[in-house]
Formats: sequence, C-alpha cells, structure tokens
Amino acid sequence: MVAAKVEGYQRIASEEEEEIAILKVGNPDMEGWDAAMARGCFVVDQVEGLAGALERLTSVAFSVVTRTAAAANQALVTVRDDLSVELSSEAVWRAATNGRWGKKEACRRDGRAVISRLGATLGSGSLFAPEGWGGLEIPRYSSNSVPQVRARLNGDFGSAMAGVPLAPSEFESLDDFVRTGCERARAKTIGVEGLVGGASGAPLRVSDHSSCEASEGARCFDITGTRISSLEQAERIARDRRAAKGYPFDGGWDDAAAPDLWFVPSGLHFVWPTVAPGHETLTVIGDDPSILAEVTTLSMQPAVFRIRGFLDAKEAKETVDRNRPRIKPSEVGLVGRAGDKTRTSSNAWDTSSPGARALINRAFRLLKVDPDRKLEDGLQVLHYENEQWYKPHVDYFTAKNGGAAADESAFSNANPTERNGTNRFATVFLYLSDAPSGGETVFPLSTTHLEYDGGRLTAENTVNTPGFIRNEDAEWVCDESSRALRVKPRVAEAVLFYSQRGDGSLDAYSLHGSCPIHEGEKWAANLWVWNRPRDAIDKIKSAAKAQFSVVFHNDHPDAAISLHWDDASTFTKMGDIQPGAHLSMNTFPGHAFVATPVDDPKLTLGRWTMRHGKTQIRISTYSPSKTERRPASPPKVFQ
Ligand SMILES: O=C(O)CCC(=O)C(=O)O
Ligand SMILES: [Fe+2]
Repeated sequence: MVAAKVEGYQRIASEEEEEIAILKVGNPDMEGWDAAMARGCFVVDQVEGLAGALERLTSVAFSVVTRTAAAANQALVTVRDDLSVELSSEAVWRAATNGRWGKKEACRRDGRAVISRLGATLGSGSLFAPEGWGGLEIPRYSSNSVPQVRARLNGDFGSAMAGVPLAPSEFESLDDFVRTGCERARAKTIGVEGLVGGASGAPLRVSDHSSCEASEGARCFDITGTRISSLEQAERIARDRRAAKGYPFDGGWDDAAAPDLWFVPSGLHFVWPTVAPGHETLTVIGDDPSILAEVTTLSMQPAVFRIRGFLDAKEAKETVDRNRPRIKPSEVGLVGRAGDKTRTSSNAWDTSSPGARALINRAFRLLKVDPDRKLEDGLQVLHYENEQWYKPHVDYFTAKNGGAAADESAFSNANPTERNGTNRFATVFLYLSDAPSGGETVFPLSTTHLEYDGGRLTAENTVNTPGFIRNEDAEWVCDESSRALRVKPRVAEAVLFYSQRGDGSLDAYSLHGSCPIHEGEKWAANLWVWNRPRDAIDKIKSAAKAQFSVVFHNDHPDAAISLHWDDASTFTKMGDIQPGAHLSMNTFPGHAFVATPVDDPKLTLGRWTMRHGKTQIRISTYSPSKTERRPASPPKVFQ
C-alpha cells in the first residue's frame, strides 16, 4: 500500500542551476491529512530519479505523521502555520532509516519497511511518535563554499550524521587530506552508539594498532570502493555531486550535496559501506576495468551484500566438477570434529588449482585488500543434499568454537583490534548451483534487511553469545514464515559478509548458517580472508592436530634413568624414571628424546625420534650400540 499520493510536481532551477523537483504529497485516505501536506525538495536529475524520489516521499508521509506529533527538528523540518511541513531530503532519509532518532520498531532502516508500517499505522488510525527524536547536531554545508566531501569513518555504516565536511582543495597533499579526514571522522564517530548499522551495535573504537597517518597506511575510498590516489581525484568527486547517485542523500545535503569518502585508518581493511538495504554499487574486480561486479546491500548489521558478476556459470560448474571427486564429510572448528551434528554437509579444499586461484584473487579485488596468500584459507567447496545443513555459527574463531581441542593460546591473539591479532575478516561465499528447495544462507541476527517486519527471530541475548543460537531459533529462522534474512542460492551469485567491523572488532551479528536442503543438492564455496597473516594460528592448528602421547617405560632392573627432550638447541630434562616405572607425556612428530643415566647426562643410553603410532617405548638394557658421549654443542655462528 502506498499511503501517500503525489499531488504536484514542478521543475525549477536552483541558484546553482541544479534541477530541483518540488513534490507535494498527501494522504487522501486519512482524516486531517490534507492539512498535513508535505513538501519535500529533491534534486532530480533524470526522470528515473524521480521514481526514487517518489518512493521516498511515501516515507515523507510517515515523517509528517510522526513529526507533527513530535517536536519539529528545526534543522531538518519546518512546520508551518497551516501545518504543512517542509522536509529536507535528509529528513526523509532519517525518517526512512530512523538511524539515530527513534528506537521504536516502527522505524526501520529502509523505506519499504517504513512504508508497510505506515500502512499499519494509518489503518489503525493511530498516530505514533517515536521517542528520543530531535536534539541532533547536524553538520551544515554551505552552498557557497568550495566543493566538499563528507569524511566518514570506515565501518560507520548506519549513521547519516557522523560525517564531517572536508574540502580537498584546502589541502596541500593527499597525505594531509587523509590524516585530517581520518582524524575528524574518528573524533566524530568513535564511541558513538548506533553508528554501525543498528542502535544496538557497540560503538566503534580505536584499535590498538591503527593510526591516521597515510605513511603508515591510512587511506580513503569513495562509495564505489575506489581508492583515492590524488587530491585531484577527491576534488573531482566533491565537484561531481552526481557521483554519489544512489546514495540516500543524492537529493542534497542541506543546500549542497556532499559525496562520502570513507577513511580507513592504518592496520585496518576497508569494509564496504552498507549505505542502505537495496543500495547498489558497481565495482571492478579484475584486471579488465570494464568488467564490473554489482554489490547490493542486503543488511546493514551484519554487513551483508549480494554480489552479482563475481563468477560465471561456467566457472561455477568447473569448480564443482573439479571438486566432486574430492569431497568428504565436513569438519567444524579449528581442529575439526568430524561427525559434528551442527554441520552435516561435505566439503573439499581447493587451494592451488588455477581456477581456485583466480577466484581467490578476485575476492581480494572485491574486498579492496591487497592479495596475500597468508590472508586466505583457500577455496572450500561445499556440498549439501538430503536435509543436510550447517547450524548458524560465526566464521571467526573464538575460544569456544573450535579451540576446545586446541591450545588455548591459539586465541590469545585472535582479537584483531589488538596488535598482531588475527582472525577471519570477511567471507566471500559463492553459490555454485541453484538449490531447488531450502539451502538458503540465513543470517538470524539481521533486523536491517528489506523483508524484516519487526517480528522476533531469536532469543534476545543471542548476540551476546557469539556463534551460539538455540536449536528452536535456528529452526525458526529457516522457517519460511519467519522474516529472517535468507539468501537463496543462485548459481554464480555470491554473498559477502564481514566477521569484523571497520575497527577490527569481531561482529557477533555475523551469525549465519545454511538451512537444510529439502530437494536436490546445493554446491557452494567459502573464500575466507583474514585481517592479518594467519600463520600463528596455522602453527598451533597443525601442532594441535599432530599432538599425541607417548609412554617411556624403564625396564632396566636396577638403574634409574633420566629422560631429556633434545630440540637441537636445548636439552631439557623431562624427568627421572625409576626402575620398573614409566613416564608419559604429550609430544609431536619429529621431537627427539634421549635417555641418560641419572648421574651422567652426557652419556646417551638411547635416542628416539617421535612419529605417529610409536606410543610405547621400552628402555630395557644398557645398549652399547646406542651409547655415545654427546659432543659439546658447536659454537653458534651468526651471520
Ligand atoms: O552453505 C551456506 O550457505 C553457509 C555455509 C557456511 O556458513 C560455512 O561453510 O561456513
Ligand atoms: Fe560460515
């Protein structure tokens, strides 16, 4: 239902020769509505732009309803004596998104949800004013000033307010521009609640290792993910307001439209700005600049995007064919627990085939992260059939989701906001087949997607237990009558979602899983990218896998012996073993142990190199062949 009707449309030229359409809206079905006529001003540069403006105007109607009941916000809304209301386009966006103004469910981050709500509100004849409106500080951009961009901080997804005006022409160098933009955007954004996509999102923070110095790696991007490489480029973007077409403020930012630039402090990776659900961007993902992928926002929190044009059907088929013979039941977690009921599908790793390498490199291009083999896990191809599923989980590692069998120290640096912290950063998830029924990728914690209508999806505290969800909630979000965000597999499409936010913090909202496949099969693939080299975790992972236990028995009738671990540079005594006694310990393949008399550690009675399967070692008799005196260690040579 469209609750508002456009009553008039007029084209005028503004002082700056921009075409402005003035549209009047009203709702004829509602008593008293005539009086509450709204006038919204939009820059409409093409007729098709008008369609978007009209759509937004239906939200204006909503805004009018709420705003006439609430105090007017002078900066954005003027309520006239005759009760007509003038709204800036930003007010419309605010009304549609309700980013920071209202806490009520009636207002969602997208126009459509608001419109359907509006229907409901009008239907019941009640007016509704969200709490907490007004009192906003609104940056003003003067139409007379030099061209400006709006500096926003990486990961500030939801806010329309935290940006700061910045004129590229006022800077001497790109480095200065980047430093200033980054610092100001930080000052405006850090610690402020509700900027990352939802009122409940934790504020962004300064990561331990990040700085705004361009020389250390701080940089900025425009809304299409293009890295800004010169002041001229930034200036051009500032001049060309229409470069930001599609952005909710394309209708003007007060007097002057200001396109966004996104500032990424050093040590952090660019995260795609979500802008609004349904927002589309085209971006280059390969060497050929004319080949573009389409990035469409599906959810603000977590940040989820649909990617079209990432691969083609032929590549999808080749990837399936290449991996079909290699597929085996999936493991879960860092060390792997085969047979885990939370994941019943099968998978295969495809890390070095040319086909896999091409896809992996493209994922880096999509993410705007420099390709680095240490930042990726390889392509993991998945196969589901016969009701197989993957219960919702997070892709990043926590001490609880895979560390149980591994050394706890594996996670001492799994916090990417800390120096050297590394974890999974983003998932590019490829659909290699359609799924006839079921098999959707579900994001149970999103309430910021277009289909969402305010209903309950999961227990309230689910986001506080990263990676964990009640079974009944997991079932409910896959139920078609729930309004959870479910992405239907379509061959050669992909989704991108982030496990980390723009400040490197792990995002518990990224909870996701695969709904059971009811019919046919589903082929898909994970491409995981880490924020920093993953070797440290790799080492612990392979070590944890390789670990086994060994028992040394002293079968010698009367002599106690000492057992030492010889790791080539140090000789560490593990313990004494009395006659007839034994010593057991955990070890790894390749470790070497040496037995000596207790009173003569230089005399080797036996030496053993560990390998799997060799778990019982008997030290029986003094063996002359094995007895030797170890030479003093050779002097170390440093080069
Ligand atoms: O199959 C899907 O849709 C999701 C799979 C997934 O989340 C994973 O493999 O980590
Ligand atoms: Fe996953």
